Amino acid sequence: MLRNGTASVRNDTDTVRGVAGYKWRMAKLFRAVIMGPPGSGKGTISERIAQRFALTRLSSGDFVRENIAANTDAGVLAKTYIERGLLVPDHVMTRLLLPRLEEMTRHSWLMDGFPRTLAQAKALNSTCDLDLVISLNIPYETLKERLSDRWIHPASGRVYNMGFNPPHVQGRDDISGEPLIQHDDDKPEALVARLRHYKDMAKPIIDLYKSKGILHTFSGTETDRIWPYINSLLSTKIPSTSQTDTQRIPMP
Ligand SMILES: Nc1ccn([C@@H]2O[C@H](COP(=O)(O)OP(=O)(O)OP(=O)(O)O)[C@@H](O)[C@H]2O)c(=O)n1
Ligand SMILES: Nc1nc2c(ncn2[C@@H]2O[C@H](COP(=O)(O)OP(=O)(O)O)[C@@H](O)[C@H]2O)c(=O)[nH]1
Repeated sequence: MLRNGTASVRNDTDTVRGVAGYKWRMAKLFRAVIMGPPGSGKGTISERIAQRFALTRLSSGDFVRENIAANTDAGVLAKTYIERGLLVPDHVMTRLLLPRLEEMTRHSWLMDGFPRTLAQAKALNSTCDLDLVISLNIPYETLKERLSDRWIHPASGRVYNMGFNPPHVQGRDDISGEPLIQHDDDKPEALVARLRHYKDMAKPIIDLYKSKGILHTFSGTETDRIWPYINSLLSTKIPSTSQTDTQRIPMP
């Protein structure tokens, strides 16, 4: 159930009465989170899930970048942390993200990059009931190789890998043609600290979702080998009617 004070859409099949006295049946909505260390394939897999199951993909990183670009109060504040290579504090992240989720009462979604701390997980929990959490468990050597080859189009967040999914033109974004960049913190020397930090922060979140019975962990070195398992799990969890967000079915 997404609770936003004024509207409350249950997280299962629900009925509401329209102006003409018709009832509309709201198809079951689906809300999921994908977690994993940097380079584990969260972005790549969420993109596939979003396309295959017609879910809205929400990326907290993209959302932070949009707010920075639009100069919103929270964006300006977030920028001061990101520029120093720090995580944005919980109260700023929740101020950015939760109102966005509250706009999504009628959509099925998959969130990438949030929650990153237990406090964020608790804030999310008080806003909506998640159906499923995907946790990616990828060996360190694999992460190191992938990140040293990761190139990003900063304006859109589109991600490339020179071996796995190279751009059509080397060094250029496929859509805009603009130059691609590499993040300093994708370099191997920054990775060890980032991974340690991820493990420390993720453990209590993973324990929380495990205790709720919604955690599904996938291990491996190749996205293409993990993907069929995720695909078949989601096919059993997402009813076909919710694959296109809320359905409105007139019921006399
Ligand atoms: N819950 C979140 C999500 C994002 N950020 C901030 O926004 C930045 C961009 O987020 P993201 O696009 O998720 O990038 P990465 O940190 O590079 O994540 P990953 O390598 O796992 O894709 C992060 O570095 C961090 O400073 C944050 O503080 N808290
Ligand atoms: N070689 C290889 N690269 C991959 C694979 N899966 C994803 N990548 C690349 O690895 C990098 C990290 O993936 P990304 O989806 O950005 O991970 P995230 O940091 O968890 O969001 C990107 O450059 C991807 O293109 C894979 O199976 N093999």
